[in-house]
Amino acid sequence: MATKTVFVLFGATGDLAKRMVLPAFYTLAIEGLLPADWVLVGNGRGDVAHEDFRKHVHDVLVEFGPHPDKGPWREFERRLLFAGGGFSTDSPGSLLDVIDGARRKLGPKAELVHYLAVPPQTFPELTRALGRHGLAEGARVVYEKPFGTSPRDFRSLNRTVHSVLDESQVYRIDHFLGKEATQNLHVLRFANELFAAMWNREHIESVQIDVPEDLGVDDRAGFYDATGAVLDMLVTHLFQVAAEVAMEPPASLAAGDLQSARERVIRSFRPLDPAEVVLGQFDGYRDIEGIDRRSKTDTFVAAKLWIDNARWKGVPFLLRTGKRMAASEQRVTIVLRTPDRPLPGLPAQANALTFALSGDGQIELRLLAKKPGTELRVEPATIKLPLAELPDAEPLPPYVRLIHDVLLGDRSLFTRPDGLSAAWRAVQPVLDTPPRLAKYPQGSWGPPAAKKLAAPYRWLSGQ
Ligand SMILES: NC(=O)C1=CN([C@@H]2O[C@H](COP(=O)(O)OP(=O)(O)OC[C@H]3O[C@@H](n4cnc5c(N)ncnc54)[C@H](OP(=O)(O)O)[C@@H]3O)[C@@H](O)[C@H]2O)C=CC1
Ligand SMILES: O=C1O[C@H](COP(=O)(O)O)[C@@H](O)[C@H](O)[C@H]1O
Repeated sequence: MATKTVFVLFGATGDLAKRMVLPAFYTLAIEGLLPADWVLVGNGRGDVAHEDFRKHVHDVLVEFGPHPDKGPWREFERRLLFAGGGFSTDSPGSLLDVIDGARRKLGPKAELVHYLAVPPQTFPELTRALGRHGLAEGARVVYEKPFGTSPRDFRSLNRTVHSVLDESQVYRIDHFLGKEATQNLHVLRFANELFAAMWNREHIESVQIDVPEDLGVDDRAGFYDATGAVLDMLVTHLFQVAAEVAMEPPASLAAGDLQSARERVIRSFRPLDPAEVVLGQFDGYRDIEGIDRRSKTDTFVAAKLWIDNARWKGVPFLLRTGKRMAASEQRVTIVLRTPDRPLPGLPAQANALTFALSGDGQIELRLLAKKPGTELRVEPATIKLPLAELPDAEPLPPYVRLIHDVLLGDRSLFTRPDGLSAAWRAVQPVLDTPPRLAKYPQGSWGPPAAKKLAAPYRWLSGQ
């Protein structure tokens, strides 16, 4: 890790910055995981005084934690600056001046890390502006997801990025890859022969990646209405998690090997059939302030994904996510086949390995076993392994882990253009010919068609 770093946070007063990035930065400070000397420069189109930005960060930490009093707030706040007036090829606003000031303090060799916590439509212009104003050389640049807003836009953005930056400078973040339980998809599997040996179509009947959310979109209506569930969650988080499940064994778990294995399997994702996709919009969505009254944006998507390779032939990957649903969960379930002999009549979908991704993460193994007693009765029972309870566990929230990886220069949990290109190819049919948008009541499990989509299986959460 460089000892001196100027961290530039574009979109510093936005939703992601307040919920995730600024709290992650403060957690890194508390844990002693930041470079020895650093400055964080917030950027935005408005003019915000340094003092007001510090107050904003303080308020954010009070609301989202860690509370300022839990760490070195006084020392932390004096390293926070704000550069207003936006940043574009035509005008750098006050960013160059503020960075010059930071470099005078830290020394000219301080490393630059840019974090683009802004809507994806703004990535190309900000990238060109980094090049134009001399802020790209030697810098690391973190792009939020989605990287692009359509397959064509992805290709264009990728060209722009590579005209300014070398691929080794680029960190495309997908925070689901930074979750502790997601990392166990490759670690548990490859560390235990029990799972390594059964990780194929012979033993696995189906896979579910289910991320219902009870929250809505009120705080980020503009962003969400221009994005929708397919781009916000499906082609991004759910596909990356599917790739984590489906990857072939990497040569090692070193950064390049792991990244390659995950990205490579996405090429085997069969383009989605719109007849196997359900799109929904919750009742009342169009009444939200900032949402188009005639919006056709999807707030729910369920899809059946097929992976065309020898390991997964015929195994459906059922993916589902939506806003304002009945519950908030993030569950990846590997459903095992039910032996057809010698015990007849066993319940379906009863043997399953689940990775619960939210919070610190949990692994669950649901097994059929003999119920103690005189009769031969088989019952499902669940063994739960909360990851935080492993000896000496120090679970890191995903943004903390991933920002730390950026500072270290470790790209293993970041996405690559070859994988993203394949992901966009797989989702293209749905963007070209979207299925009819079905309404669903708030607090439900989405449109009824999603239930039919799962048949002959059933969604393991909710219904
Ligand atoms: N919010 C979340 O929970 C998550 C968000 N993300 C990703 O993070 C990124 C940002 O999302 P989020 O923070 O929610 O979005 P916001 O709508 O809050 O936008 C963030 C900031 O971007 C700036 N901005 C907005 N529109 C423009 C524009 N047209 N030109 C230049 N700047 C603009 C604004 O700053 P200013 O007005 O100061 O210029 C705004 O505060 C997205 O790519 C999203 O996918 C990823 C994971 C979770
Ligand atoms: O990227 C996003 O992720 C969140 C869910 O993330 P988590 O922190 O709860 O794991 C989702 O709500 C949001 O719409 C999306 O942009």
